[in-house]
Amino acid sequence: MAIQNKGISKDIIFQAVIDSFKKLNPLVLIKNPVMFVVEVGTLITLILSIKPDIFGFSTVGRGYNVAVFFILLITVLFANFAEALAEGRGKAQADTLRKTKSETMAKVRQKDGSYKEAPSTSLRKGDIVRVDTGEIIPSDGEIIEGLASIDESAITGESAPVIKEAGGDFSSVTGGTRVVSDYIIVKILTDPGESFLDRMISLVEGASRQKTPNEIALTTLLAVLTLIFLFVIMTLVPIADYLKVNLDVATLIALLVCLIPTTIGGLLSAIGIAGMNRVTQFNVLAMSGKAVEAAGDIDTMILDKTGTITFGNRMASEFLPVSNVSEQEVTLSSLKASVKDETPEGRSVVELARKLGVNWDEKEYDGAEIIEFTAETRMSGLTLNDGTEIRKGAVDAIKKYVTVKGGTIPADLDEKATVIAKAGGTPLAVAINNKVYGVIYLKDTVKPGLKERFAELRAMGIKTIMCTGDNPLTAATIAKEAGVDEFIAEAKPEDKIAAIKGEQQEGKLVAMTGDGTNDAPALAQADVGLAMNSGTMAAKEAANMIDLDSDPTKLLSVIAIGKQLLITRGALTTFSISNDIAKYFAIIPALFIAVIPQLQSLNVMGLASPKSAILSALIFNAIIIPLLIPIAMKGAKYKAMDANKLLSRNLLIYGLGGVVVPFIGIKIIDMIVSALHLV
Ligand SMILES: Nc1ncnc2c1ncn2[C@@H]1O[C@H](COP(=O)(O)OP(=O)(O)OP(=O)(O)O)[C@@H](O)[C@H]1O
Ligand SMILES: [K+]
Ligand SMILES: [Mg+2]
Repeated sequence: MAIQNKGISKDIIFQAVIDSFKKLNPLVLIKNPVMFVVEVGTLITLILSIKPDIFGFSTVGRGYNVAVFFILLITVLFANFAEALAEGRGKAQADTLRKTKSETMAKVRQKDGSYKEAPSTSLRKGDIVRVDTGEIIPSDGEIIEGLASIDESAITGESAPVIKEAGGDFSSVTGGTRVVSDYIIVKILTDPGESFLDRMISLVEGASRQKTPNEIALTTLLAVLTLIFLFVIMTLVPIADYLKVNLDVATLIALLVCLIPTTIGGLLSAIGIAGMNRVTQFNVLAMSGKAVEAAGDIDTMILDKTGTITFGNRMASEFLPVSNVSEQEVTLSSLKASVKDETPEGRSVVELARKLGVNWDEKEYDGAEIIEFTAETRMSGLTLNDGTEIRKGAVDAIKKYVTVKGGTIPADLDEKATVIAKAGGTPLAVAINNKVYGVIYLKDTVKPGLKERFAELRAMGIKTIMCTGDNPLTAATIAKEAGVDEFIAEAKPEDKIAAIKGEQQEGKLVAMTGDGTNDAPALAQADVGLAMNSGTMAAKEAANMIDLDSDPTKLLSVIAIGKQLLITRGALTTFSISNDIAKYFAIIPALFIAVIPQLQSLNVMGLASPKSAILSALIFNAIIIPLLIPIAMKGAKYKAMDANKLLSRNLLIYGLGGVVVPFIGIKIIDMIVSALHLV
């Protein structure tokens, strides 16, 4: 697939090494307070390496200072490398996308209706272009005329062409994709540099990456911890003086670096970037890390029916007459109600009537007032010059309409509509003036595999609600077939928002998936709004995630990634802090044992010498960062299970591991260091 990548290449690693040095720039590093402190320590030990007695006394000698300096430098470089590596994957993805962004010529409609060639980069919002078979769509827009199959593999990686057409929820086209049959007239909806592809590139590249509120909170906490440890280290100075133990500046710095949370400080941003990358690998574009994190905490998921749970190409499959209306009459009235209806539903009615052999004269309807479909009225049709009103729409909407006009509702209307609705179809009633002629059977299919995935969501404790403009009976049938927990029928756009707000007011985090323009406000209101790439521009702009494969259950994968991101960050923070506490117990006894023999009972590690203890702890502190990069990048193991169980399991693994691992690690390093007579 287009934006997926094959893991980490040699090029990415090489570039990351270079970037690790570039990131030594203090102006860059200051954003990471923990690592910035390590860098300051690195500079001081560099000075000490050159002039060991600059602070008045030195008992340790140049070699020790140089050793501390190098280990500290490597510590910062390791942390920089983790971040650069995570960024490198995104940059590689962005490069792949950039190749798609070729400059093309566009045929732009002029004032006189003719078309003139112009470079795609000169296109502005509102321009009208014509794209023929084999040509690349020059920029993002909406089809205003025509129907074409389009190869979107440049963006989605999916090679099967998709049908896009004017009027419905499948009218948006993306610059960089190719028309493979027919032609379309497109109204351009973006200005240069703001296209979907542009946004996609800057997203995967991380150019617009901002720290999430969670990350900011954790960074602040780590900075506070760093300050506290700085204070702790300073209080050691008078204690050491009193005990007549010499604590060199290099030793104090080494101690400080061992105690401050360098592990999580070094890996924090890599964890966030890698989480975003993982989402992209599922062919989902997340506009912010915040959205990915929110996905990890979702309680309720609201889905639109048509085009999200179902494929959404609702096609007329039958015309059913009511009372004593003939088949011919219902077919003709359905046709009349649809000749000017540009929605896919409307066109499918015309198509079916044509198949049934009805001929009509387009001129008959010239000058008629077109009543366009809206989600509010749930009707469409025509008002002819002689005042004849032809309408089709949701059964209850037509019933109301006819009743107001003094008509009577045929006794068998409900029965006919019920049969369709019970089969999961959408019944559209047809009326001319105050007489109902029959119902149109719109067929739609539920996407396969939904039931299993919704069951998984249920196991995670997430409630699914289907929200549709369709009637309650159709909604109930589809809800049952798809396996959602609840459904809301006859929902207007504002009802979808109300449903989301209702859940949010109960303190729940809500995700919404949708594809239509009428879903846009709800997508914006939701904490996580996932738009189908097949959907309209409005939906895609309002959402904070876009699924390039237009699969609503993709949210499940995003939720898993979000949870995994939160868990990984929590696990490595736990590990980092318990690690530091363990180091404290490794070093302090070693330092003071000569003057306080009682500390012998605490000196469980029996390290060779104070110097070797310090250096070993410092080396361990550095190499634990690259050792944990794989977990930071891939994410901690995650299984769908109860949140509390997961938490206690992780605390056990990473908390206990964080205490035990440094004892073993430092002891081994100490044995090597002293065996080699390095100090
Ligand atoms: N072209 C049309 N002409 C007349 N009525 C229509 C037309 N298209 C849909 N309807 C009726 O209006 C109702 C609401 O349509 P709307 O598009 O708002 O919701 P939906 O697509 O059915 O549901 P969802 O919100 O799940 O996508 C439909 O259920 C149908 O009864
Ligand atoms: K540390
Ligand atoms: Mg819809």
